[in-house]
Amino acid sequence: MASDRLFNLNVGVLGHVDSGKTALVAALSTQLSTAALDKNPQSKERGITLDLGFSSFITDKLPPQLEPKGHYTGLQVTLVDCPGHASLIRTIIGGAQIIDMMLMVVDITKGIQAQTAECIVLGEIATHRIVVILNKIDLLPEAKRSQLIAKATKMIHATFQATRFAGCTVLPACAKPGEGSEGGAEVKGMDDIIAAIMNMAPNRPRQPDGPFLFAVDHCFAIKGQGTVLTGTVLQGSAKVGEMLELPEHKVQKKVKSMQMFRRPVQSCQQGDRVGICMTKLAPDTMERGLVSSPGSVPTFSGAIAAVEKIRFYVGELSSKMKLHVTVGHTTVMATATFFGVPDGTTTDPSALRMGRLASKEHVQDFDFAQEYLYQHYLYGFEGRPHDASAPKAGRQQQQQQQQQQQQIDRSASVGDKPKHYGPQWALLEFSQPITAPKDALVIGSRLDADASNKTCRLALYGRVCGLLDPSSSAELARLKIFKMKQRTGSIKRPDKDGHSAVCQALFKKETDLSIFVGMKVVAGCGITGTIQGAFGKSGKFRVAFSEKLPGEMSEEDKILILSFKRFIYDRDKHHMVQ
Ligand SMILES: Nc1nc2c(ncn2[C@@H]2O[C@H](COP(=O)(O)OP(=O)(O)OP(=O)(O)O)[C@@H](O)[C@H]2O)c(=O)[nH]1
Ligand SMILES: [Mg+2]
Repeated sequence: MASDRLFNLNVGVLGHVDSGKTALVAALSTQLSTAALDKNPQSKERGITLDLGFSSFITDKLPPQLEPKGHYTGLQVTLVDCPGHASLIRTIIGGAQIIDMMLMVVDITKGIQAQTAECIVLGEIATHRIVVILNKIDLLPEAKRSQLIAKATKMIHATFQATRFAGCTVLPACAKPGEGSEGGAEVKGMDDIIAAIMNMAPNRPRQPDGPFLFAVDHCFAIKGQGTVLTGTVLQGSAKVGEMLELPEHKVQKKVKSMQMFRRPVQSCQQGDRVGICMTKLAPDTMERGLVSSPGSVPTFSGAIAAVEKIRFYVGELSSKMKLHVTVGHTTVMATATFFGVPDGTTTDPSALRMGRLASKEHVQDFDFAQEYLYQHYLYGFEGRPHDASAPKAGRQQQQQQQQQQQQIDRSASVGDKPKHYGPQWALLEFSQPITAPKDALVIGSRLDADASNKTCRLALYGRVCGLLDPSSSAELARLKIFKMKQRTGSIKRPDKDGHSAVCQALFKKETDLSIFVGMKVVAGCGITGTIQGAFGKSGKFRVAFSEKLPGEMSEEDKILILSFKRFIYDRDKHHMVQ
């Protein structure tokens, strides 16, 4: 391992618009990239950050947890300055996917604002390392400053209690004294912030295994050299002279040279920020995108993702809903169909931990052999209500269902513990093909929602765990997703021995009854029977009952309930309920 290398740490700087993110990045950085600190003319004109800005500072002090391994000679902190403006959420989501940790900037005079909530959600998905910066303390009256800082800190801890970041570090700061500053204001808090970043650095050297995956955030030409792609290595490693692929463009290019920290290097690995120079590549080929080991990043128009509803999202997420789905730096429209495990809930407490699906180890490859229950909705932590698609059961089944639900409620939500649900998935049908790793993180949002209203627009997140082509019915038929169907008929004429009967009103005369032979029916009097086959051509059929029918039967006793699974992507396939 080259010992002259710096450990690169990507620190996202997120927060509500105007909370002071760029000012903080300026106060911390020593090295600025081309687009840093709102250099973009439009940013200057509008006075807001429009795109991700990259800058960095280097310390020769290594965080103690990285010390003895001799891998690194210092730490480079790359600050990813994200926009705050609500309309730029796609860029913020893209930025959130390349960070190791996060500085959440809050304007202490304003407290938690709408985009702060969305940034908390992104933080929960992207990382478990966060420091909250209470900025603009210079605007507080000096006499009450420490008391107001203590109050604001308490409020932050109370808000974060329900999130993955309960008990996180909260630091006061003044990134850029401005008009309205109270007495002798100067930049404050930077050393504490750097110390907090140091002791939150991951405690292990980077893992260079797996196919190479590089998230490009800028692309520019250098005369006489070639085209340079700067970005973050998300996975694996690469070296000079190697052939790499631009999967969105299906082209392969050789790595001519590499630079890190403005110095030539021969290789790079997961976590590094690096500039990769390729020849014969037009600089306008891409602004944002991926570079990978050849053939390792697929293009697909449909995917199965293990998903979770985002707890701050208010409102229903119903199947067939169209969502903006962000994968890496790409956001496209997708239609979502939700489904889950048939028995509905789990008492596994880890199901409660927000953000668990963000780590790959919690997401297994999708099992196409399993049967799954269609869901009208994606359920959140409020627990799984009776799924509207589960048809009204007969009296006996209703009792069974109630007992089962009570048992679930008893086990799953004792006291104020929220009920939790079993794993859930979404079939995502993209409006246009996307190119992304087959285990990519996905974030679904309702970006059509009015950006100015105060609700969180991030609706769900999760990880891709299976690919399929939704335009092919054969591919869709691999998905064993069923709806519980129920039909109600009646006993028309019991046979003399009372063990079988001619029955009616369950099927239309043109129904192919052979699919239903052998299926179970339950009579209103509680006796079960098995469908034997058609009786005549008018839709009547014969049933053999497990025991003798009572001599006298009320109309209710004669009711027949047939429950079965109808597989939504395999129209002519039905299954009897076990
Ligand atoms: N008084 C005071 N003003 C500050 C401080 N930090 C930033 N500002 C001012 O707040 C305004 C917004 O600062 P920015 O750094 O652009 O805020 P931002 O969060 O990057 O804004 P967006 O990127 O557009 O979301 C500017 O006028 C800054 O000068 C501070 O610590 N004290
Ligand atoms: Mg900014």
